[in-house]
Amino acid sequence: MQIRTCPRGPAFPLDPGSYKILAEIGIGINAVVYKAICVPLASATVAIKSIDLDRSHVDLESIRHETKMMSLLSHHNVLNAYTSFTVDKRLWLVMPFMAAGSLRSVMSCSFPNGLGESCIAIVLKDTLNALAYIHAQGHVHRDIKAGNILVDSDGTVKLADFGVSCFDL
Ligand SMILES: Nc1ncnc2c1ncn2[C@@H]1O[C@H](COP(=O)(O)OP(=O)(O)OP(=O)(O)O)[C@@H](O)[C@H]1O
Repeated sequence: MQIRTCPRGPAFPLDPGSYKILAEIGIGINAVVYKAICVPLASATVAIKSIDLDRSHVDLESIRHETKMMSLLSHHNVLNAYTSFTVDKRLWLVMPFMAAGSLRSVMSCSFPNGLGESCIAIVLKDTLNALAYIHAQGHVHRDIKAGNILVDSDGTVKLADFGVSCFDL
């Protein structure tokens, strides 16, 4: 499965040798997420979600769906994919690196007593902007949670993880 996704930006290479893994930054149910650099693109920092295609409970259709969704949606508050390709029995999804990680980890590390009202207002506004956009495209996310809201170093908020989203019929 090879999908070149970011038609407006630079062409991200489709071979694993072009990427240098720097650190593991997250583990999901069926994937490991790495911080990496893309060497041919001036060592641009990226996140690579490496999905195990062999794990019995991984539904190939939902992986295809997540990849397609991430390639078709284009909004400041929606995490898109630069590109994706298979590496042995894993699918690598190359995407923007969100330096502060998920809202869940931001809250547990830095705000154990909860976010302040102004922070909540900003995160909610950006998340609702993302939702309004994907609803206008005819999709429903169906898994809104702090772990799927990613934050960049400048405070940019992006909604991620379209594995269980669906079309609004
Ligand atoms: N683009 C990214 N930039 C920075 N960190 C990321 C990025 N994508 C994911 N992460 C980190 O990796 C973790 C795991 O992400 P992943 O999407 O695999 O699983 P999850 O959404 O946490 O869990 P689940 O498997 O239930 O969907 C996230 O919680 C987040 O901390």
